Amino acid sequence: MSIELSAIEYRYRDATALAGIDLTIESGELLALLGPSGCGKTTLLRTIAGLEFPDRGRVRFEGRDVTALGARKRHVGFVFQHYALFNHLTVFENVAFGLRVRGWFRRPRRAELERKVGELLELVQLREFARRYPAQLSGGQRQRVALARALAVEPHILLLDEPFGALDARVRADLRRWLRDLHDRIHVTSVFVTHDQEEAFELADRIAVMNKGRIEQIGSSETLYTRPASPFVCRFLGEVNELAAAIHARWTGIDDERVVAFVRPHDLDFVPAERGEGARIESVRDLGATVRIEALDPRLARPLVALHDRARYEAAPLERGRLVVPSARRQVLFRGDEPLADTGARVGHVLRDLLLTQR
Ligand SMILES: Nc1ncnc2c1ncn2[C@@H]1O[C@H](COP(=O)(O)OP(=O)(O)OP(=O)(O)O)[C@@H](O)[C@H]1O
Repeated sequence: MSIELSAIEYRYRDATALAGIDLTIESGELLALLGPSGCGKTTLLRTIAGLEFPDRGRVRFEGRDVTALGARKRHVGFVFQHYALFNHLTVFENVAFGLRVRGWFRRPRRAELERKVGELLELVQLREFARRYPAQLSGGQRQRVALARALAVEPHILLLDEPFGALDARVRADLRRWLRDLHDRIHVTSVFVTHDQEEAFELADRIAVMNKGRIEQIGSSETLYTRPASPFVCRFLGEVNELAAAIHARWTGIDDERVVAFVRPHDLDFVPAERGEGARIESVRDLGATVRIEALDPRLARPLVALHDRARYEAAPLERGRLVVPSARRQVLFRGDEPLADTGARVGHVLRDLLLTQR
C-alpha cells in the first residue's frame, strides 16, 4: 500500500515540527527517515500512524484520503522504542493482544487465535518462548515480540520508531538483517525512524534525510553518498573533511569562486612528502580494518582525517611527525548551499591544488 504525504505541516505550541513535507512511499518499499534529534522524524511517523493530525496537508494511503482517520482505522502496525510490552502477560498473550483489540466482528475465535499467534511467533522465531514473560527475554527478543504484536493486525503499513535504539551493536546488526528479510517476505510498506546513518543505509531502499521539519534529500544510499544535495546532507552522512577552497578558471572554465570541498576520510590519501613541506601527521590510530590518520596542514585550523585500509597501511606505514601531501580520490563541491555539478573531473583529483588556493 503506497503512502502519499502532501504539504504536511505540524506545530506544537512553541515549535514547528513539520514545515511542509511532500513524500511518496511506494507500495512494498522500505523507507528510512534519517536526521538529527528534533528534526521531526517521530512527528512525521506519528502523523502517518494517525496518532497526530497535521495542521495542514493530506495523508493518503493508496490514493485514499486518511487524514482525518485515527490510528485504529488506518490498520497500521507500529513499534515504538518506548512502546513497552505488557510485563504481566506472556509472550503469547502479548501477541494475542494485537488480535483481541480488534473490533468485535474481526476478532478471531480461540482456535484461530492460537493458530495465528503461533504463526506470528514462528515468523519472529520465538515459538519456544511463548510462555515466557518479557522480563525473561533479551532486549532483541523483546523487540521481536513487539514486532509480532504489531504484525498481528495484518497491517499493510509497518511503522518503526528507532526499533533497535536500545540494543547493543551485535544484536542491532542481526535484527536489521532479520527485519529486512521479514519486510521482503510479508510484502508490507515499511517506514522506520533512525538517527543512525549506517542503519538507514543497510536496511532501507530509500532514505529521506530530514532537517528542521523538512526533507533535505530523498534517494538511495548511493545517490545520497555520491550526489548529496546540500552540505547538511554531506555532513550528516558521517565524518567528512570540509575545506574552504577556491577553484580557478584554468581548471574548470568557471572563474575564481569560493567553494567548499567535502572529502570523506576514506577518499583521502596521505602520500609521504618529497620536499620538506606538507601536512604533519599528528596521530595514527589502528581501528582494525582501517587505520585512522590525522594530519595538520599549516594553513588549516583543524587536522585532515584519512582512513587508510589495513593492507595499504601495512605496505606504507606512516608515523607521527611525518610530512605528507594530502590527495583526494573523490570530492564533492558546493558553492554556498548549491552543489557544483560535475566538477569532480574538471577540478582534478589532487586536493593539494585546492589546499594551495585556500584563503
Ligand atoms: N509534545 C511536544 N510538545 C512540544 N514540542 C514537541 C513535542 N514533541 C516534539 N516536540 C518538538 O518538535 C520537534 C520535532 O520533534 P520530533 O520528536 O518529531 O523529532 P525527532 O526527529 O523524532 O527527534 P529525536 O530523534 O530526538 O526523537 C522538536 O523540536 C521537538 O522539541
